[in-house]
Amino acid sequence: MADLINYYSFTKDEWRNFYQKHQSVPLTQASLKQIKAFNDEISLQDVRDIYIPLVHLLKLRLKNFNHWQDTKAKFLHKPSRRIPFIIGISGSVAVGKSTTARLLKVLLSHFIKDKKTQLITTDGFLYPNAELHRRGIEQLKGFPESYDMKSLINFLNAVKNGEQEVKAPVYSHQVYDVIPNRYDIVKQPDILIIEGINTLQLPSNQRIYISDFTDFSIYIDAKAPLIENWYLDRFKKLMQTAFQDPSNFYYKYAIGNQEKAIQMAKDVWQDNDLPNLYRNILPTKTRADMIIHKTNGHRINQILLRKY
Ligand SMILES: Nc1ncnc2c1ncn2[C@@H]1O[C@H](COP(=O)(O)OP(=O)(O)OP(=O)(O)O)[C@@H](O)[C@H]1O
Ligand SMILES: CC(C)(CO)[C@@H](O)C(=O)NCCC(=O)O
Repeated sequence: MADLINYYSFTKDEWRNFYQKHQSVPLTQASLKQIKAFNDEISLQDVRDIYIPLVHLLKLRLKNFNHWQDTKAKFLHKPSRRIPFIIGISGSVAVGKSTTARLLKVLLSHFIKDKKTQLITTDGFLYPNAELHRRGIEQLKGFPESYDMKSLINFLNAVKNGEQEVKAPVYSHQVYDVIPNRYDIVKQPDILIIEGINTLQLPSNQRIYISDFTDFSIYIDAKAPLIENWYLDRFKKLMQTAFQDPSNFYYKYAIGNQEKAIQMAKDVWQDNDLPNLYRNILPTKTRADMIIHKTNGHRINQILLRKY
């Protein structure tokens, strides 16, 4: 594809051979357990073939990054300081960004033991539902205008500046809103993973981009009909877990007519998340350092890595 001319493309077999198994410390039972705890459907074959080589590539990139920060500090006669390395993960709603981000966090902690990794999602920087309503854009949740980009940029700037504690607001899928007065606290990590549909987007009203703060970016890609299936599967799972909790956003669907509920989810996908993918997310794919392409069952079948 012409728009991918600046990428190397690898099949899974090619990619896994870049980092031979015998070079790698095997995953411990504890790490495997951690992975299975948040998603027992993750393919461990993909973990071995794709993610472990990726983590080793990231380790090299991190070493290089830290070396360059030291060199720059010396040149500028400034004291050297630890600057967090930020990994951005982007892609459609329900493509698996948060699952990949959590997996990477476990693997980075396993393979780079002396470095602290934290993870946050840009969902927390959505305007609360009441504010979306006030702006008349509640139907556009997830679109660029639904995020408080200024706060997100300030957050990233504070993290990069090495502030001791930086607060990130928290969004809950179960409540379907930002939770007032709840924060994730980012405390001077060596590595911060930030996942969200907008990590590669150009904000319309800001001159600084999120990507100005990320040191490695990953776009997770798949064909839209597959992502729709994953979206609907997740909707069904969210309904199942909502059954006994009237405060859960999905409770009303869980206790009501199931076919109607699923039709409603299909409509949200068609009217909101799919147009958002085509209009605002997919066009950012070719800004990523790496594109991970998934097929049936979330299995990875292609890796693209930026050449220059
Ligand atoms: N590697 C994987 N193997 C198996 N299932 C997966 C994998 N990645 C994601 N899933 C499933 O796909 C669905 C969507 O994944 P996830 O919630 O991580 O997506 P997301 O991109 O973070 O979505 P959103 O943007 O809405 O937060 C979930 O049901 C998740 O369990
Ligand atoms: C929170 C976002 C925007 C992104 O993760 C998404 O999961 C979402 O809720 N989209 C709004 C439409 C929907 O309910 O799918």
